[in-house]
Amino acid sequence: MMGKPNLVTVHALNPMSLVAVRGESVGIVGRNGSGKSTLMKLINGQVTPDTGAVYASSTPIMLGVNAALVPELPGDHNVVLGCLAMGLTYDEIAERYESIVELSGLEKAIHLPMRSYSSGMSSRLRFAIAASIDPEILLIDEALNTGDAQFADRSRRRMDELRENAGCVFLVSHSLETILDMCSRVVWMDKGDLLMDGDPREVVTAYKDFTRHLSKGNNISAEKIREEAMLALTVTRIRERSTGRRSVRVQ
Ligand SMILES: Nc1ncnc2c1ncn2[C@@H]1O[C@H](COP(=O)(O)OP(=O)(O)OP(=O)(O)O)[C@@H](O)[C@H]1O
Repeated sequence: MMGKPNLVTVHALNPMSLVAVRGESVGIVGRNGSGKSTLMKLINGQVTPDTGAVYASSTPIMLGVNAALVPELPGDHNVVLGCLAMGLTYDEIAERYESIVELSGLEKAIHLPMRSYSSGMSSRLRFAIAASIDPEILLIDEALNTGDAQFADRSRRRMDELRENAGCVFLVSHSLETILDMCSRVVWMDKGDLLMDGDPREVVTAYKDFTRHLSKGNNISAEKIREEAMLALTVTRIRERSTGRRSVRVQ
């Protein structure tokens, strides 16, 4: 039978307001499908919101996923392509080429076509390319979990440098240890709602409590934690920098 395809509208994010200021490192936690990646894509302009807007003092750069690379070309050609796509000049690429290849850890494989790489190898190359610029607003979506232990160590060092140089960092990770280690503020999302926004330990503890109850099947207790978190949200006052950190779900 012919007919219209079944289209389903998914509201990945409910209305919310979030203000981050220079010097903050904002961690984003939440269950699978809670809207973390969608929020990051909104911030860097990969998707546009149905309503509302995103304001930024400079273009936010998503680390590791946005380089448009060509599988048929060797890694070294893709380094040039990826860097050009990020707006670097040929001189700047030449300056950074060696350190990109070193960070990727691909050694001689850098001359092989990317289609011959394992998924870990191509993620490493994407990360190394993306990490070669120092953005003012940096978005990291699980990029830390890329590659093997040796690469994780190298990428962590580069990430530390990037965080030091960036004005503001957003980090999505399921590793709560990483979040606590790196973030000065944590946002907890669930089913498209922003539930909590504040001190990393406080937010991570509430989130852990919530998931513990859920994994034990205590759905009512988990729901109570969720409701309490939402009720505790306070209104954003964007003009006052000191209170601009608080976020609120728009009614
Ligand atoms: N391209 C898409 N088409 C349809 N639904 C989508 C699409 N991208 C995301 N969604 C839906 O939007 C919701 C939020 O997804 P999102 O990827 O932002 O979650 P997440 O918190 O990053 O999840 P995870 O922790 O699993 O990465 C989910 O219900 C998901 O199914």
